[in-house]
Amino acid sequence: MATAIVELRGANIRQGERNILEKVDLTIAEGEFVYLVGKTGAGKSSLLKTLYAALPLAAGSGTVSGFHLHKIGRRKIPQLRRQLGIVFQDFNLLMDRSVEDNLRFALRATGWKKGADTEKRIDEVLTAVGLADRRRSMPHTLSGGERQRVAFARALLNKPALLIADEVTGNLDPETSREILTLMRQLATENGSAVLFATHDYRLLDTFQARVVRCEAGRVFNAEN
Ligand SMILES: Nc1ncnc2c1ncn2[C@@H]1O[C@H](COP(=O)(O)OP(=O)(O)OP(=O)(O)O)[C@@H](O)[C@H]1O
Repeated sequence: MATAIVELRGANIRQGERNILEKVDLTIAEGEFVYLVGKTGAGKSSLLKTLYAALPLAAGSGTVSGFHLHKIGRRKIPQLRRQLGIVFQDFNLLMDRSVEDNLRFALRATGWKKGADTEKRIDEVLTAVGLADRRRSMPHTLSGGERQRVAFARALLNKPALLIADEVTGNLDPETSREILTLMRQLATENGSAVLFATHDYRLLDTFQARVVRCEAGRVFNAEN
């Protein structure tokens, strides 16, 4: 059996005083692609936040990329996040900076120094997402799908062990959504990254076969596609 990149056991997840998910057991193997589905408000984002240590575990235990979530200290959280690529619905690009400056900013924030390595890595990720020719463009001149590709390129910069995609196709049309999903799986496979792809759009699940995990009524279920 492959090594697990994510392992939650009996995890309880709370937002303020509210229990959002209880007794969550979830295992994701290295390099595995998993769909996380559930209606709006079912707790998908809360589960993802727990994995990148933005929400504490209320009970149970969990590890992500070897970090123990139940006892992770503040100083360790940036180290955990360097192992992850996180992409959101609203792209979170710096709108007053060009595509390459958005990527440089992310590299600096994760410890890369100025230099040829930085520029080479920017070229590599932009080529991978098909946007090498938009390197100097400003985000507002890009379509929604292109912005999401830039956000995805940024998530790939540090060759993450796990990509966390939170409703990344929520602002995109169906065709572009499938393109982004397919690209995400292709590049994750090449990179050896696992992916947890959260969506409320069940229609996306027939894009390709992968394990489906469902959030419903405060619980997490493994389901067949
Ligand atoms: N900061 C917060 N404080 C209190 N409750 C919250 C907070 N954030 C989310 N919630 C509640 O937690 C529940 C789960 O929300 P969550 O965002 O995890 O669901 P979701 O499945 O990701 O939905 P969506 O697809 O709309 O993002 C919701 O009832 C929401 O109102």
